[in-house]
Formats: sequence, C-alpha cells, structure tokens
Amino acid sequence: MSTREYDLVVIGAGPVGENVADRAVQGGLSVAIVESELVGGECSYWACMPSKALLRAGSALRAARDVGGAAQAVTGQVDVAATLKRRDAIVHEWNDASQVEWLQSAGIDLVRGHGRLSGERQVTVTDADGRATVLVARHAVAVSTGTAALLPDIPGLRDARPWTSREATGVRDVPASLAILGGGVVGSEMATLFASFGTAVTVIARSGLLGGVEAFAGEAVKQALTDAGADVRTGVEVESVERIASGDVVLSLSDGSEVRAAELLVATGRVPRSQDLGVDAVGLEPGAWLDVDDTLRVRGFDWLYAVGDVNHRVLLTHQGKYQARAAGDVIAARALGRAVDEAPWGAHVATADHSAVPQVVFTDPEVAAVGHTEASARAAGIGIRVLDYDLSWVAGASTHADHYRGQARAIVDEERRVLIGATFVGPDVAELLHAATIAIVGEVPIDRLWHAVPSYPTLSEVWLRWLEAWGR
Ligand SMILES: Cc1cc2nc3c(=O)[nH]c(=O)nc-3n(C[C@H](O)[C@H](O)[C@H](O)COP(=O)(O)OP(=O)(O)OC[C@H]3O[C@@H](n4cnc5c(N)ncnc54)[C@H](O)[C@@H]3O)c2cc1C
Ligand SMILES: NC(=O)c1ccc[n+]([C@@H]2O[C@H](COP(=O)([O-])OP(=O)(O)OC[C@H]3O[C@@H](n4cnc5c(N)ncnc54)[C@H](O)[C@@H]3O)[C@@H](O)[C@H]2O)c1
Repeated sequence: MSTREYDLVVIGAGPVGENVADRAVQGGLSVAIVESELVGGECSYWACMPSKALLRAGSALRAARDVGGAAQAVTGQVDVAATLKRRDAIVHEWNDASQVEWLQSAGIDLVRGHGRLSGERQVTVTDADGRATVLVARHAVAVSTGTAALLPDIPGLRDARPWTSREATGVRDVPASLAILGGGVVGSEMATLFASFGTAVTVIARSGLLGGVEAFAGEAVKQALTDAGADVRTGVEVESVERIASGDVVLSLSDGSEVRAAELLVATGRVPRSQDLGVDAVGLEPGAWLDVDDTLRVRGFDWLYAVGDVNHRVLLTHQGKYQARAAGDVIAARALGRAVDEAPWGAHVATADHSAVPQVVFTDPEVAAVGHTEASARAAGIGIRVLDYDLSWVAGASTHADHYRGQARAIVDEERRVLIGATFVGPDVAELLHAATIAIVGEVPIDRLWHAVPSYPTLSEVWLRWLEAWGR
C-alpha cells in the first residue's frame, strides 16, 4: 500500500469535482482527484450531454417543419442511426482521454479507483486490481460523487431488468415500445426523445408532468407528447411489474389497467452515491445525502466538503459547478489563511442555490425557469404579482415559427419591486432564461427594467409586455 499527501483530495471527477479541483489548484493548493469510472462523470457520458445530443435532432426537425419554406424541404423523419452516431461522437465514444488530458493541463493528479473515507482527512483508493493507495489530505477532502438512479420498491421491478437513465441515454437498439415510470425531468425528456424516434411511448406519472415548475409548463408538455402519439397517464401508480416470456414488460396500474412495452425506463429520482464511500468511518450515515452549509462544508466538520448532486441542494450540472467554484476557492482561502467572504452573495458561498436556480428542460415545448414559481413564492409568504403573457403574441414569435405556441410568467415581489421568478414555455425559449437570471440575482428594480430594451422582433419583447402589465 502506498501513501501520498496532498492539500486537497477530491472524490469523484464529474463536472463538479473537476471544478472544485481546478479552483483549488488555481488558489495555490496541491490536489488529487479520485475517479472510479470515467473522468467527466454522469453528465458527460450518461446524462446531460448524450440526452441533449439525442433530443436535438427531433427539436431541429420540429422547428424546420413549422417554418413555411423550410417545411417543404423536410421530407423524412429523424434519422435514428445518424442521431445515435452524433451522440456517440458527443460522448467521445465513452472514452475520457480528452478529459484526462485537461486534468493534466490543469495540474490535477488523477488517481483511478474507488475512493472511501478511511479516517479524518484520509481517503483510501482501491484500483481495479485491488491495490490500495492512501491519500492523506493536509487540509480538506471534497466529496463530489453525484447520484445514481432511484429504483422504487415496486413488486417485480428489479427482476424485470428495467432501464435507468444510463440505458436510455446510451441506447443502441431503439425499442418499438417504451413505458416510462415517472413524469419528472428525465421521464419527460426521454418521452420526448423516444417519441421523436418513432417509439410507442407510455408515460406513467403519479401526479402531473414536471412537478416543481409552473403547472402550465407540465400541461403544455403533456399536450405535445399526446399530439406526438404518446400515451400519457397521470394520477396513476404502478403496483407491480413483470417481464413475461415474450420479453415484454407488463405493468399493472392502480386504476386496474395494464401497460405492455418492450422496455421499461424508471425515472423516479436519484439517490446519493454515499453508500460505499466510507462515510461511517467519520460518523456519517452511508446512503444519506451530505448536508452542507453555504460554503459547501459538511455540517459538524472543519475539513469535509460535499459539492454538487451529493449534497442534494440542486441536482443540476451548472449549479453544481457554481458550488464548485465557491468550494474550491474557500478551501484554498481557509488552507492558506486568506480572508473568507461568507456573507450572502459573497465569493465563497452558493447563495443562488436558495433563490435563483435556472433550469432548462429540453422537452417539446422547451421549459425554462428560474427562481420562484407562483406556488413557491406564496408558500414562502412573499407578496407577489403574477404577470402572464402569451408568447405567441409577440411579433418575434410570428417570424420565428408559423404556429408558435408559448407562455411566459413573471413573478414580481410587490414590496421590493424586483423580479423573483420567471418561466418560459415554447420552442427555443432556453436562451431567454439568462436575462431573467441576471434580473433576479442583480435585484434589478422593475422601474429600471423599462430601460432594458428588447430588440425587435425577438421573443425577448415579452419583457416589455410584462412591464406593460405591471404598469408605470
Ligand atoms: C438523464 C439525465 C439528464 C440530465 N440532464 C441535465 C441537463 O441537461 N442539465 C443539467 O444541468 N443537469 C442535468 N442532469 C443532472 C446532472 O447530470 C447532474 O446534476 C450532474 O451530473 C452532477 O454532477 P456531479 O459532478 O455532482 O456528479 P456526477 O456527474 O454524477 O459525477 C460523479 C462522479 O463521481 C464518481 N464517483 C462516485 N463515487 C465514487 C467513489 N466512491 N470513488 C471514486 N469516484 C466516484 C462517479 O463515477 C462520477 O464520475 C441530468 C441528469 C440525468 C440523470
Ligand atoms: N434538463 C435538465 O436540467 C435535466 C434533465 C434531466 C435530469 N435533470 C435532473 O436530474 C434529476 C433527476 O431527474 P428525475 O426525473 O429522475 O427526478 P425528478 O425528481 O425530476 O422526477 C422524479 C419523478 O418521479 C416521480 N416518482 C417518484 N417515485 C415514484 C413512484 N414510486 N412511482 C411513480 N412516480 C414516482 C416523482 O413524483 C417525480 O415526478 C432532477 O433533479 C433533474 O433536475 C435535469
């Protein structure tokens, strides 16, 4: 067994761990990063990148079909083989050589193998041949091990060999039919994707689609999926699952009906990858989320940090990377005795996690949201005004597409007279989102927004319509 010493040891080289390590090196620390699978993590190989690569062909085709002149040039369906090939290129054929090269260029030492905490400031890494290396951290250990798919306790489910998001995003043989359990972000995006491939999709959701965003967004996605031929069943649960002799999967639902499909995708949320992480060696519970303060330090420790999905603050790559920038900087500052800025919106805290999280869901239509929804603002006791506008009424929508359908909602804090939430639903709304994020984080007074003039004719003119609804 060999022992090596570093200022910081990071476990997990997903997008978040990579960024913690990079910032700490830039701050003057020596850093080792431990990875058991591929450098780049879930996001690069089995989540964000392959899913968005696969969804793009369908969305580009839908966009062209709704523009007279372009529509006439579209004579076929999505070319599935070509789409899978493009996905393979975007995930670098599941080879992490380029990410390893980047780690080297950034001055971060990679230790391949499974990392486990083996004591205070100590990580033991076991490689594929069973050899152990002990990494001693002079200052801190950061856990960025992410999440795995949650499989609910439904009779027969595990034996039916269901897909998780990994099999769906890594698909090679597109099934003729697919049942999807769960109507959250993964379920809705994968339903959109496989419907675009011509698969007969059935979604089974116990409530509506996309809980957590404004209800009109989930309803628009449900309508579009139904229009695309998918069977979307909401308000039902799966009671049991069986893979029958023919190879199909049969699901028995709470309303007495059955669904039969070639494959079943389970998209019912995530569990933290803390089960086999040695957290019990430092008094924490295996399999639990790691609870952190705003500097991403695990509560009760002065040397242990948890950054990204595994801390359960926000399960999104960009927000995890934002946390990583704060964590890498604060670890270096604390190690080297520099000033720490822990005030809200300071350099060393992830304040935006609480009030300004942006997310784009790449369904048809796209859903882009940041900050509060009407329901979350009211639940927080904030006095608000809701400004709704039909996106198809702005001039830009009529040139963008022939039958543009969309909706936009702003949530304004009446007392502070600032925007605290925005939701856009419609084709190509993703790029509208960042302006709203800036307005929320910057707490731009609504009266000043009158001077932020959207270009004509763009979809951004919805900002003007919101202001007109607010009044001056
Ligand atoms: C299908 C799908 C699509 C998604 N799409 C988007 C999207 O479009 N946009 C978005 O913002 N978010 C998206 N997400 C969420 C996003 O994938 C996560 O928020 C992001 O991957 C979290 O990054 P992370 O670095 O914390 O964890 P991960 O990306 O999960 O990386 C963790 C790394 O740690 C390694 N690891 C785990 N345990 C150990 C150990 N004990 N020892 C050594 N290494 C270990 C793992 O192998 C992995 O490489 C999607 C998720 C899914 C499932
Ligand atoms: N575009 C993006 O930003 C993007 C894309 C995919 C995933 N992600 C992130 O990845 C994370 C995981 O996504 P997800 O869709 O797995 O989780 P989720 O939490 O978004 O949705 C899970 C859904 O499954 C339902 N569910 C849970 N248990 C169930 C059961 N026993 N039976 C039926 N339904 C059940 C929940 O009610 C919920 O609607 C999310 O936090 C999401 O933000 C982001």
